[in-house]
Amino acid sequence: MRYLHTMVRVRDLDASLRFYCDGLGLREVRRMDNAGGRFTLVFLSCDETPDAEIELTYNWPAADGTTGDYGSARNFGHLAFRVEDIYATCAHLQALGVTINRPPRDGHMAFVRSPDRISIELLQAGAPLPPREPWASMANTGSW
Ligand SMILES: C[C@@H](O)C(=O)SC[C@H](NC(=O)CC[C@H](N)C(=O)O)C(=O)NCC(=O)O
Ligand code: NI
Repeated sequence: MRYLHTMVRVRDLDASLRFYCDGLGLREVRRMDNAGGRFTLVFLSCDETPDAEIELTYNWPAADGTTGDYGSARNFGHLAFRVEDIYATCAHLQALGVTINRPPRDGHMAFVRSPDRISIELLQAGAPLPPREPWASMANTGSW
């Protein structure tokens, strides 16, 4: 099986492209307008992981100008990116007007939000990541 993409619905495509592309450095690799369905899909990817894309779905306003309400979707956690310099990345995002919700005090992890309030985790390259096998550090209690 192959991981392809994560789709997020966005309310403002231009603001989202400024955030994900100008801010985080992702590149638009293709887009599709669907006039019948009244939506646009824009696929973004990163240099180091070009196959793991983010699919932005922009539903056009209805003929009467109304737009859908996507609620808060608190079940969705975050999108995580490894960055080469977490301080420089946060300074760049802040210069673009992005709030650094959790500043990188420890030089390891920071959180910001997209224009649609999707939580974005930034992790410093080379910083310790959670163990891939969390059970590796657990005492084997023998009870599974
Ligand atoms: C191209 C492929 O990666 C897709 O995800 S297309 C899936 C399709 N998307 C839409 O119809 C977009 C507009 C729709 N109004 C929406 O907001 O999703 C689709 O089946 N979407 C339904 C879904 O739950 O993703
Ligand atoms: Ni999709």
